Amino acid sequence: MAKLQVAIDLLSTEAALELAAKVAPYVDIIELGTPLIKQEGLKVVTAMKAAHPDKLVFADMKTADTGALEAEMAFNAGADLVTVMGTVDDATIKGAVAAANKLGKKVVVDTIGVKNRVQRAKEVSAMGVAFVELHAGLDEQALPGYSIQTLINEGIEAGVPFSIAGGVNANSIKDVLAAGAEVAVAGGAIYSAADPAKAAEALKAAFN
Ligand SMILES: O=C(CO)[C@H](O)[C@H](O)COP(=O)(O)O
Repeated sequence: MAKLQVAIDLLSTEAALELAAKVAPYVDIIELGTPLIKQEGLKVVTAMKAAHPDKLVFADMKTADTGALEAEMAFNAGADLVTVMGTVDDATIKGAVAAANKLGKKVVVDTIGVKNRVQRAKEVSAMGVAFVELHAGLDEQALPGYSIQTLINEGIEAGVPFSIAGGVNANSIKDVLAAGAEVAVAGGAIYSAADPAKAAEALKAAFN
């Protein structure tokens, strides 16, 4: 069964915990966004896991070097999943995977900035990552002509376990799931909604 991941791109632990409390009944994975971790440090990961021990906590580390070290730091803080950038040296990804295997946790590769996402998704999947996040970041989404359909098509083509992040919302979630995504990641569609719980509930309803 596919999972719904809420990406919390807010900037304080208090705001993140408040949002998570509202949407937890409808999501499977709680992501602490990169800006949030940079602002608050890994203590936000610890606080979130303590508040929601039944959920998978995803630390969007976007690691670019010292893969084993950064993954271990996040795992020891309470993360179940961490991200490593797909653009970096294979050694960084393999280091993070080794740390994950040692601690019984998982690594996700983020494809922001990857030129050929389909090819890189296949390469990194062979390195033991849990899945590949086919991702257009917030800056890329703001460019003229951006369409999430590109990511959806690439997921189908790649033929490896993938998630999709980059503007998942009520209009696109059915297509994301129909493409076979293991995880649909929604940030702004939930945290910017007037009623985040209702927005998360509506997204989750698409999984039935
Ligand atoms: O990792 C991120 C940005 O780098 C976001 O959390 C991710 O893109 C999901 O948010 P949204 O649904 O608002 O695009």
